[in-house]
Amino acid sequence: MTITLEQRLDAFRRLDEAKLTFARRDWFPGTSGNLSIKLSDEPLQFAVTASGKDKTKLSPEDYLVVDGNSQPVEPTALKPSAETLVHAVVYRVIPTAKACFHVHTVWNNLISELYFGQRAFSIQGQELIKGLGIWEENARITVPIVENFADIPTLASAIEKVITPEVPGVLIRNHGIYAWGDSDFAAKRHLEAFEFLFEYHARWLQLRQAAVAAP
Ligand SMILES: CSC[C@@H](O)[C@@H](O)C(=O)COP(=O)(O)O
Ligand SMILES: [Zn+2]
Repeated sequence: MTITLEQRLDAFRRLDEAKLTFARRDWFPGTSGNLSIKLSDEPLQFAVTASGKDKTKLSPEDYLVVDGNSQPVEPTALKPSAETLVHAVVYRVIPTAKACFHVHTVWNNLISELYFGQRAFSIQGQELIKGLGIWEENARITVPIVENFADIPTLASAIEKVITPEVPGVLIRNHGIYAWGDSDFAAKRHLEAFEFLFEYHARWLQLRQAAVAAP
């Protein structure tokens, strides 16, 4: 399938929007993070952030279009995100995913380390769980956590084994989160809901500890 220039520019514009929103929250420290929007399924093609860029800025060289093997679909000097393969795995395992966002935050790193022993973080009875598209009363969600393998194919394969359509995200230990959705709006909502839940839980543990320690 040929992606038109209009489709490509539209995806780049929407990536700009998501990127600036997350940048305002300081979710891209030290050039970390990567974002993608799917353009076609058969064959898989998606627009993805170029590697190593300052994601708090906009430039004409921020994005490129790649295929399911993380290869640029046309000649370019830009290098796709080092973690492009993770996006490809998300799109393959969750066919309804149309956008996939990755950020490093202190809260997602703390939760990923604290619960790595269980390889999952669970939380129940929080209103923001509805932000993940889960509406049942007193719902409990479980977010899988994988080891932070430096080898990206190994990391992608670990992610492939644990992600499910029920919970639109996965934590990487002491690294960050990947969240996706069936639109860029949904992927953003999911990412924000996850980050709220992580921060809430980490702060709750701190407060509870302080209350127990108080005379
Ligand atoms: C600069 S630390 C972060 C990187 O190692 C990586 O995890 C990351 O999120 C950004 O890599 P990138 O290749 O720019 O997409
Ligand atoms: Zn990363």
